[in-house]
Amino acid sequence: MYEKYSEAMKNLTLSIMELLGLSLGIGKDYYRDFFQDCDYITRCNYYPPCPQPELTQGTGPHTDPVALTILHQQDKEEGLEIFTGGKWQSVPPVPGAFVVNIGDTFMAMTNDMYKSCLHRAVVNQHSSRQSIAFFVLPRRNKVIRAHDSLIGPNDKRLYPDFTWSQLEAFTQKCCRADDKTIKNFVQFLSESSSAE
Ligand SMILES: O=C(O)CCC(=O)C(=O)O
Ligand SMILES: [Fe+2]
Repeated sequence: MYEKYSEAMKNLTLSIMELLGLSLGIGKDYYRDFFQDCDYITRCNYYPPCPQPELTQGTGPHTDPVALTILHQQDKEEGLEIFTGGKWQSVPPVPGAFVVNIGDTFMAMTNDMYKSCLHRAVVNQHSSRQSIAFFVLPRRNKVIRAHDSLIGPNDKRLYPDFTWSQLEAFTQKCCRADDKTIKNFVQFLSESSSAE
């Protein structure tokens, strides 16, 4: 069952990569080829009911450090919120639909043309909630670098070249993933390269 789910999600990932490439004007194959050999992590989230939900967080505010997240939410129970328009807004589950989230790594691959999304999960008093997050990661040693055509004549490259291995190590050893992970990571890279 899990194998079947992963296989279907991998195929979906590559189709989404085609759409992202087309939408950015760099062709359908560019990201598809880049992510053809990518890695995946599946996380099953379970949020029990909580007598005082206002005193806790299901999952605290963060952007996903990965390239892309494809999230399945349990039908009926709300919990996922995104920060947009200056406030937290619920993303209610739509039966049969996934939530697709741009992560920090993909944001860097577009030089911020596409932004990673600040989100959190809240809990409630009455019912438990489950979600399945399918995280898409570039192969560990592949260089993350925005395509030349996404850097306009007056634009700067906002990120140094990096690999998923480096970002993963940073999130695991230096800080928890939150809303400042990628900024802190870029700072960390520039400090380590100037110390060399
Ligand atoms: O449970 C949710 O809706 C969100 C989970 C999440 O953000 C994550 O696993 O990274
Ligand atoms: Fe997340």
